[in-house]
Amino acid sequence: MTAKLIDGVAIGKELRSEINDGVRKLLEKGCQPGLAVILVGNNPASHTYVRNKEKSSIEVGMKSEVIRLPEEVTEAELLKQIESLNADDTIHGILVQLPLPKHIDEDLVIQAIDPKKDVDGFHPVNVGKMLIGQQTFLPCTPYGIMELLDRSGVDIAGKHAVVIGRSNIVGKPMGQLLLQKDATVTYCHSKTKDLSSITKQADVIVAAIGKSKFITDEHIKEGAVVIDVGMNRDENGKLCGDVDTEKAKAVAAAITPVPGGVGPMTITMLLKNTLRSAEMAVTEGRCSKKA
Ligand SMILES: Nc1nc2c(c(=O)[nH]1)N[C@@H](CN(C=O)c1ccc(C(=O)N[C@@H](CCC(=O)O)C(=O)O)cc1)CN2
Ligand SMILES: [Mg+2]
Repeated sequence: MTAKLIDGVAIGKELRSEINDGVRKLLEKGCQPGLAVILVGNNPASHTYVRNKEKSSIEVGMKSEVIRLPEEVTEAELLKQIESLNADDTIHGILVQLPLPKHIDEDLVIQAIDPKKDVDGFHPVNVGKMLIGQQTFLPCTPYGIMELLDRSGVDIAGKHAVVIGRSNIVGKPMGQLLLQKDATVTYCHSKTKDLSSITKQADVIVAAIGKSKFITDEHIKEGAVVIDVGMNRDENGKLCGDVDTEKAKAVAAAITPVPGGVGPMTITMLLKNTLRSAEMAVTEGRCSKKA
């Protein structure tokens, strides 16, 4: 078997065109969706992601505001920035790029964002709503994976999905979203014993481990769908995932590549959440005239 590649760039493009349609409808009503991104410090990867978020939001017609703060910024100054964005009616989505420097309490910062503008879906109020199946902002990476599966015709109901990884932003919400689509979900993590005996039972594997090419054909059942969330550098400094794609392709039915799979969907879903936030603001009369 040679696995079909699930193309996150193409699916993302299709979705961004739909988002652009939604933005145009809001512009006709006098509201331009606005996304504010706060970036603290000098992490080069974070700078790249934030530039991409800025560029992508402008491309779909949104207002983009990027606030770059120095590494030494105090927690109090950062919280003040968030407060001001919470009160700004031209901003519908607020995102603080992670990771933050060690002296800043990430949880405190996330909790300072108005849940109605938390387009990352990280605020405990939104995490709680997601858990009980209420409409809310879903965290962008797992939300993007659900879209990839849906738009690739992968039916989840009744399937055994194995999620490897238990981070708050990927692994944990991923399992919950799969459960809501009636999958039977197993979580695996760094303390799991005999990992391959569990992953070999999976119809769908989501690998979010953070170890280069860790998942091979030895872990995969013939015909499984493999979603690779990893973003690592291999021995030659080349970007690679948590899955050894070449080996996995021989047994999997479908697989996401790295790059070009899950990654591009993360920013796409951020735009979708921001659009939704602006739509709600219009309904509730909270959107200022076009910025
Ligand atoms: N506040 C947040 N911080 C972080 C998040 C997040 O969702 N919200 N996620 C990651 C980083 N991230 C977005 O912020 C992100 C990572 C990767 C990609 C992506 O498109 N990757 C490409 C490859 C890019 C490359 O060549 O380096 C791909 O996989 O094709 C987008 C967004 C941590 N922080
Ligand atoms: Mg910290």
